[in-house]
Amino acid sequence: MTSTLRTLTVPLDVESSPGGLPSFLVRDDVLCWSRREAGLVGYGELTRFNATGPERFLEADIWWRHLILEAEITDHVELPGTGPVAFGSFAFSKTSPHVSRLILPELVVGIRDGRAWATQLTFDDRPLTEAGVLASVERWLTEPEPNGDGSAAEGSDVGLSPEVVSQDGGSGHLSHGSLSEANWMKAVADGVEEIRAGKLEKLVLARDVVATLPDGVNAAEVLRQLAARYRECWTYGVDGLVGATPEMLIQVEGRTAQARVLAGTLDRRDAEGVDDSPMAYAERVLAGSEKQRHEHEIAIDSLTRQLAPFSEAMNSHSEPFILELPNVWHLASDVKAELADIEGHVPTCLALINALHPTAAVCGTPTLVAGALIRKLEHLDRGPYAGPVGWLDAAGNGEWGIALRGAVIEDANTVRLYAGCGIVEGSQPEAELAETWAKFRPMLEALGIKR
Ligand SMILES: C=C(O[C@H]1C=CC=C(C(=O)O)[C@@H]1O)C(=O)O
Repeated sequence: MTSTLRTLTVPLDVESSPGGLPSFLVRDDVLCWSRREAGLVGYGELTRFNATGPERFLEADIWWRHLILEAEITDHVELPGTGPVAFGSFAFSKTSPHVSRLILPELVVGIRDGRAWATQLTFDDRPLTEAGVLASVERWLTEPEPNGDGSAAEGSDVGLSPEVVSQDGGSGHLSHGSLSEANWMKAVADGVEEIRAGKLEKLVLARDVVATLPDGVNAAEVLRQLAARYRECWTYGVDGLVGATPEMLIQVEGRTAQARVLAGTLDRRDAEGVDDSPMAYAERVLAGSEKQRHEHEIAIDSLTRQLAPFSEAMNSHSEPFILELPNVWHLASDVKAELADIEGHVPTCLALINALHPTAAVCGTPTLVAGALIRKLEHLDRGPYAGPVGWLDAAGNGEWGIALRGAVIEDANTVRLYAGCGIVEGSQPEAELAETWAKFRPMLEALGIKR
């Protein structure tokens, strides 16, 4: 055993996995980052880094850079996500006791642009061979989990239809989390008062609900369902945190950084029974709403302002577009930046996250005032909800979403779901409460809970 990380990346036959990446989501303990048929799945845990507090991103950055500095990397594929990869999830709040983490798996399987690969990672001295990597893939896909029956792969259908999802309901039930619905609406009303008093422009208030599943939680199935239904989103799974986020905090590939900023939401169920076509309804009610556009402008301004010092050039849509998801429509803007050299280096993903988090889409504006008010009004430790979740590699590439539309699996039968809403001067507490239910829907459906 040495302390030097050694990795070997070899190509995999894509033809042998026609279901794309979701067909590798066969264990409840997988690490996952997936969109459409592409992404990364991690198996096992070689080591991890834990941190809390305001320096959690920069401490993780130092740990990762130190780990890969001496690493012996053999990479026969050379794409973003090949070589050593760590998956991570960070607490939303710098004051949260929730532990932020980077996890280095023992094996990573990746698919991108029609190419597939596997990377084996080790600290021991035994030679890494292509045959060994392929045998390791086989082992992780077929060996039962310590506490599971390992049967998830068998008969799994990553293309599950929505009907199958909802038919599964019945045994689970929901209870409120830190605040009752009435108390949460009171918190929203108090937030609106503070905005009207001129103390801040925008505030994002979240709440939690607790799902109890007597038959147990099947995390791999939840990930497969989310990946199959929320194809525009990034499905994530890191150490019990699962979800499918539509919001990209920062994606780095070489010198190019991209973000997808969302703010402004419309429940697609609201369009049922109206005369307009659904998209015409979304254009009129969402894109045509001054309140929603204002909320969106605040979010895009805060992101571009924070990213500017790291960029040589930046562009974003002049007008937001409507992002259509199975549950809601959002006002969305994509931002692209060419990263500048800072002290001779392209900034790392974690350095960018340190500057960007928390954005106005999950905290508010001004950030410090909104953060203090969130602590006062929510009565909730957000834990990893609304914090960065994603992966990074040794070359500086990475994808970090904002952990929205997700949940924390607290034990075999208990899952805590989180959802929040941007509050501005014109916000109505009842409408915001309804919006949280629309945002809980992806997870409720994936868990088979009807409401
Ligand atoms: C805070 C959440 O959503 C954010 C992202 C998109 C739209 C939002 C909104 O319209 O309020 C929120 O800012 C959440 O899903 O929990």
